[in-house]
Amino acid sequence: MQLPSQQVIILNSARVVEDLLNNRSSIYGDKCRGVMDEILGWDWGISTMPYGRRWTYARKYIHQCLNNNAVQQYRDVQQQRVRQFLQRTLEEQDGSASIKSVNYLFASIIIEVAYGIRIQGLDDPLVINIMEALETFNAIKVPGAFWVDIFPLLRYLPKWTPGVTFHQYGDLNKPKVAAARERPFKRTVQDIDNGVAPPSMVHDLLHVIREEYTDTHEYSEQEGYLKDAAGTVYGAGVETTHSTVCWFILAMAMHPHIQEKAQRELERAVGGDRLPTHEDYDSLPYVQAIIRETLRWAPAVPMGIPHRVMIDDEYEGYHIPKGCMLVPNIWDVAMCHDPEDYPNPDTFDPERHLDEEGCIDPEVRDPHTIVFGYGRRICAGRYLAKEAIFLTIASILYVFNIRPALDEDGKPMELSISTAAPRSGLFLHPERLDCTLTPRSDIAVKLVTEVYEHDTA
Ligand code: HEM
Repeated sequence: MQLPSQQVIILNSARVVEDLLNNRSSIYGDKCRGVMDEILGWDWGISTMPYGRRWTYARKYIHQCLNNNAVQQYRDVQQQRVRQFLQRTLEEQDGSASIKSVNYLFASIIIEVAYGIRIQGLDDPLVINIMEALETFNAIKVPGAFWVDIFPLLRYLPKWTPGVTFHQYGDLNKPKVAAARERPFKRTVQDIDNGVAPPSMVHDLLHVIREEYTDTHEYSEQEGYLKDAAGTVYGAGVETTHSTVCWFILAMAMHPHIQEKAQRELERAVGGDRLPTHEDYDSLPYVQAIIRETLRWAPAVPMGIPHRVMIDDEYEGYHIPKGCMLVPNIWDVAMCHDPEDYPNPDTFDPERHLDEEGCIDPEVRDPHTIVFGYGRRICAGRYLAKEAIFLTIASILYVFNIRPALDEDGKPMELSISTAAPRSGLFLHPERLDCTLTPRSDIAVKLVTEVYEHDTA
């Protein structure tokens, strides 16, 4: 596509995405920043940050805390917050599956991992601020939402020009975007200085930065990179994980036989006297297949986050000019719904990821290699996402039966991705979940209550 400001290439095959964004990552690792990003002050968001020094440090800081091994230090946090979520769900009067409660679960895990802050609900002012800021990020990423991103010269129109709303939108929201980076960081620094901060990304890395850079001209720069890192972890981590678990709940309500099969696997692997833990992962291939299928069926970031090529390139006879934007079409027939890789792609079918012995089939394209992005810009939080999503899904399946809610006539509601009213924007996010979560047994209720009381004692 030739936009006035930009040439755009939509990448419509996993092979091409792999050839360009993975295999030529050194020249395709740049990002595009729109005019609205600048107007709102989103320069600190790593996922759209141009390739360079600021991105390199911020990414390094995330990697130090959330790489495959380091992320395990946050297993206790995940376990406690998942148990709280189970207890909250047991207490729901009508058993309805609440999108807000799933959102609260991932907000509480990720803000604790990033800052060591324990929130008391989604109405915590810090969370409200971050959510409002993120809302602007999602809003400006809806294609065509702001003409100024398509015709950048419009930004020079005076604020009083009739019909020009982007300036007002920027003036209203820019302070929220800045505060989302500053406020939680400031609170953690205060806690560190008062000696009451628990371990977290900011706690651990600020210690390192203070040791290495105090009294040098680089100190405030390095502290800034850490602010970028922690702020982006929250921003990029909550919506994505939360959406994935909501899509999982919907899929289970639509397919009770899949759910029952997973529950039988959990009973065999975990037994009847404890809740699932991270250590059960390897003994639960069917649950793993459900997670792969959820990521594929309803990928949380359906059009990825566009990359930008840093120099002129040639590919299979095509000229790709420097500065061109490349959009990976993750959702479409191109990748997650490609009938060659995934026959009947619209059907939710975990079996497609398994071989005849019921083990994960290495011949089937693993959706993790598609939905978390590519090359140098691959999702920096994927290990935490994988751990937290697994623990949540295994625990929900172990404790609850997931069913469609009943309509006014007492009949189970017809469910599909479209009944969940997905919102457009950067994230594929359900607006409603007409499902119920009811305890599977008295023993399951007792287990949740016991561990919850133990954790809160
Ligand atoms: C189901 C869960 C998730 C999905 C599907 C997902 C997907 C993505 C995608 C598609 C990108 C863009 C990659 C690219 O440009 O090629 C991305 C970037 C990113 N994600 Fe995730 N993500 C998830 C969870 C998380 C979590 C839990 C965190 C933090 C703890 C996180 C942190 C980030 C960061 C920091 C980036 C920017 C990386 C960079 O540009 O260098 N994500 N993610």
